[in-house]
Amino acid sequence: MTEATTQSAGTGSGDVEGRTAALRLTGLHKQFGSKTAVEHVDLVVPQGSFFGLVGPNGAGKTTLLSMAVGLLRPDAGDSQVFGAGVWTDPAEAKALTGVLPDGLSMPERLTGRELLTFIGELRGINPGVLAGRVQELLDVMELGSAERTLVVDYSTGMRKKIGLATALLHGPRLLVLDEPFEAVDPVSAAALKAILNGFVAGGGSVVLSSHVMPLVEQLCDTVAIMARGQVVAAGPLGQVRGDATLEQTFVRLVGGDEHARKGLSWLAS
Ligand SMILES: Nc1ncnc2c1ncn2[C@@H]1O[C@H](COP(=O)(O)OP(=O)(O)OP(=O)(O)O)[C@@H](O)[C@H]1O
Repeated sequence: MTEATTQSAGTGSGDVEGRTAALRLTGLHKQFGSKTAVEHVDLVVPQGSFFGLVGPNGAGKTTLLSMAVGLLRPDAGDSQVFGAGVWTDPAEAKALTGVLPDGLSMPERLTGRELLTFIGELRGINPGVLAGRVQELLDVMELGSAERTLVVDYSTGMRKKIGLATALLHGPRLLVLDEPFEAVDPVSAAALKAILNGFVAGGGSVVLSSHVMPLVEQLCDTVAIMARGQVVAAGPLGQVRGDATLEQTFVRLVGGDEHARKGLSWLAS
């Protein structure tokens, strides 16, 4: 049962409380054999929102986001980016979207600059514009000092940063980021937060998944909690968490594991 359903943010027409939907998921469903990873999920991300998707391991977040951006074909349902169907109008939808997938695979025997230049050329960005953007992104992500390092030799955090840079390169209006802060050090995380806040302040929309509740509370104005393939709560942050913290609300809705709470008896003494 959804506590603060996405219906409250509006579904059906193109507008959400007077704002256009940046991302609209309708009945998205994915089955892996007998496992239902995502069960008929409806979700609306209003334009200009900073949207946090949280849920325990295996809740279906990556599967949902992969279907939302066209990386994984759903068994049923639809995803629209600013009204452009991800499956019916992929060129338009993908031009509007920047994606940081989970387990991003990229051409690895390139330096960061070569990788960004390559992706920019694939995107058809004018070479003069591209060179400037690549330099700015390398500077902002603090990857300039690793100028000679191949992506294959990057640390996990550096891979997140170069992945985010590739997502930003073409100037999307919607960013969909799967665990963007995982393994990123606090200094780099602060830089990433500033970039994302600036992106939203400039009219962009961000959807990110994370396990780190304080981070989601700090950054996001709208949240959805997923469990067992379903959205169990969604809406403005204050509405979803009420008087509690997001973490308390999360644990209450998702339910802890009784075995995990008991701990390991043999380790106690
Ligand atoms: N390709 C696949 N084949 C089979 N099962 C899959 C596949 N991808 C995901 N699953 C299953 O679907 C469920 C949802 O997985 P998913 O990766 O979407 O969860 P998640 O919320 O992103 O988890 P985490 O927070 O641990 O990354 C899990 O039970 C997972 O084992």
